[in-house]
Amino acid sequence: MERVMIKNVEKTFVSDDKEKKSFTVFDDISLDVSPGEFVSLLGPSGCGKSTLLNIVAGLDRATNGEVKVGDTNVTGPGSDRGVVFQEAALMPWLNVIDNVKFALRKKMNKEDAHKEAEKYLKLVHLSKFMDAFPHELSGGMKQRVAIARALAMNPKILLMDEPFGALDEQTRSMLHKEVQFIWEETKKTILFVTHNIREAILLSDRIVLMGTRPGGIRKVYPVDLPRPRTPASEEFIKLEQDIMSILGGEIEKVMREEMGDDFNSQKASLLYGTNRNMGDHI
Ligand SMILES: Nc1ncnc2c1ncn2[C@@H]1O[C@H](COP(=O)(O)OP(=O)(O)OP(=O)(O)O)[C@@H](O)[C@H]1O
Repeated sequence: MERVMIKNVEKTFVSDDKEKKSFTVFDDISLDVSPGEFVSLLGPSGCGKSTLLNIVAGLDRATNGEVKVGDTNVTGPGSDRGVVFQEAALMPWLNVIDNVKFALRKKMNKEDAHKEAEKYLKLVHLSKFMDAFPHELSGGMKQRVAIARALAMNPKILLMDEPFGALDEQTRSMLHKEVQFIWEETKKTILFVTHNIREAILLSDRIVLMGTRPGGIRKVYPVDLPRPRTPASEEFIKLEQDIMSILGGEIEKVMREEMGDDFNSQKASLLYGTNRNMGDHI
């Protein structure tokens, strides 16, 4: 468990060509994530959720500001932070347990690596599939291997970038239960990127709603509902509607700019996709 401190962070991309055009994604983001807290970043496409997560992961550098994990400044990737992306990116020539062990090869001897890999594959309920190869697994199983691989490094922070974004609804729902179980078992601090309001409410202690143009944090919602949460409960629906009232406006802003006149004719279907997965088609 460790705290993440994001202070006055700006990210400006500068194009590689002669023109050197600059584009500021956000110019002043500050956010503290407490040890053991589960925080989701929610916002329209392009608002900079992944950019912020990558900066915390050390995969990208902030233009200004600072990020700390505990007392240590983030200057690059490190084993204190495990990252899970939308695609599991497993090595196809290695079986499940070897994929997890591969991450551990520099950290411990083979025997210990085997034990650790087994332990985490058990935690994600994949004990029976340790010898299977990636092509034999479903999308949900591959993501569980990716989660086990990240956890096996025993990071203090787990950073998850739309880890269930490419999965069908039933698998996603199963993995929501799994990730809650893992979070309760391991007490990791989790920063989680999602498009999906329902997913954010189901899982988070706090939801950070981001917007674009100008990019930044619009509002932070504490989620004080008891777990396990039920989307049918009155409080759940109320929070969902509150968030949607602001997020809907943010998405509309992005789409109006991107689509111009075409936007009005397609507004309803574009804004509200299935299962409140707002604006993920853009
Ligand atoms: N390497 C890069 N160079 C230039 N611009 C970039 C780069 N990476 C991201 N961007 C721009 O920064 C903005 C934020 O992108 P980012 O992927 O962080 O958004 P996001 O909120 O995660 O979006 P999505 O939900 O669609 O994944 C976008 O406008 C994107 O085009």
